Amino acid sequence: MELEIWKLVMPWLDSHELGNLARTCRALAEVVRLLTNFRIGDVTQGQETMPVPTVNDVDECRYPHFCYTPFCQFASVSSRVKWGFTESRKGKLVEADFGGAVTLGNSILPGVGCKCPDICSTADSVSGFKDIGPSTLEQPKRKRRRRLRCHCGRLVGGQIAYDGVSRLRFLTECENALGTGLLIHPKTVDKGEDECSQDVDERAEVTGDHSDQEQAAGPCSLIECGPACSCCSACRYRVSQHGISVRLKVVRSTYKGWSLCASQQIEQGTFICEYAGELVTNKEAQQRHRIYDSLKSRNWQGSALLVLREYLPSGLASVRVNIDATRVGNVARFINHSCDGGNLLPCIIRPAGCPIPKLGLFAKRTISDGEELSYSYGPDGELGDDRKPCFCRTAACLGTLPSEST
Ligand SMILES: C[S@@+](CC[C@H](N)C(=O)[O-])C[C@H]1O[C@@H](n2cnc3c(N)ncnc32)[C@H](O)[C@@H]1O
Repeated sequence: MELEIWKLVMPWLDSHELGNLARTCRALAEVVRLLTNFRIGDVTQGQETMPVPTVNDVDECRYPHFCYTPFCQFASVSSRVKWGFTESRKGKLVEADFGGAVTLGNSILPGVGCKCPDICSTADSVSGFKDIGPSTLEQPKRKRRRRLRCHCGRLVGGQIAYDGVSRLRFLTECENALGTGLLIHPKTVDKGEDECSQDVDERAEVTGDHSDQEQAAGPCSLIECGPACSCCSACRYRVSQHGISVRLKVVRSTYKGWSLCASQQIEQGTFICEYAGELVTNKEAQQRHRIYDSLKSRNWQGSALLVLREYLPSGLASVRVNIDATRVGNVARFINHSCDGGNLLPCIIRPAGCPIPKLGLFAKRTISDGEELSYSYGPDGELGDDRKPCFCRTAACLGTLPSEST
């Protein structure tokens, strides 16, 4: 029996109390209206330098419900997360403060950062590396060969991230690795693996899994200055640590749910965003994947669980990171799959001293205002009955989304 509380309570209220109730309801309706407009106006809740509005001309869903985080964070235990807030390690809700790169607890890998004062210099060059930065362009005839002061720069033979043309060269290398399916495999969670809680996944070695060994051929990591460096946070080698620097919007589409689109022209090689979300153990990732799988039949679009594998130089083991942006994530959770590889390039980023690799997304080519951003979720796995239809509408479309269980 449905209990209609108002019939029980309201007849007992006098006119003064009824008036108060009406005023309270009107005030609450106004708060709800303001909060809704705030959420529609900026899905980042003010946590990025630029607002990312939602646009929906398709259905009644006004905004996506999730908790925004600009950087990866450890998984929250609570199933309910307040908007713009995160959970402290003691279980209290605290205002989100994601001022820097991810560190594993308080631990930073020691001795790997640079000791540059304030901002690392690109003016120097090392033997064997052509400095193509602005200072060399000004003096094209004289090739300068001085020892690079920045330790992070020396580690990678001068090819530190975002150094003029070397950035595009690096992105091309990443693209070649991706073209052979070697770099990352987003959304590939091993559902039934028992021994799954190791961060370093030695499956390839243990089981002789050849597909994993093949992937070891092409890991590309972008080195940045990080928490172990003494340079300041404004250092130009920390591009992925400053959040979003281009105008974006979240647009509702008829068949794919929400999608992330450019709100301005974006130049080739521009850093768009990192893939931020909750860092979860392999076991937790498998459990969540099963839950998301069961919701699939109800036409639910929201699963954004990604598995990143960075292969160690031996090629026999990899560092596996599970990033779940479903409940807690950033704008990357809205990027849809495209069978032709899309217009974004995913690259592994390793800030110096940070034990956990990150996934950064860069513009593969010039992207025009209004264009949807997309990348490939991974190589096509085995065919299965439960595969979701793909609506990327490209000539290369395979008809279904890549398998999520390979
Ligand atoms: C990471 S989310 C992307 C954002 C999602 N569209 C949303 O509304 O939250 C991945 C999910 O988006 C949907 N999706 C992504 N790319 C798609 C495509 N090319 N065709 C159809 N659905 C797609 C699928 O439901 C997939 O599980």
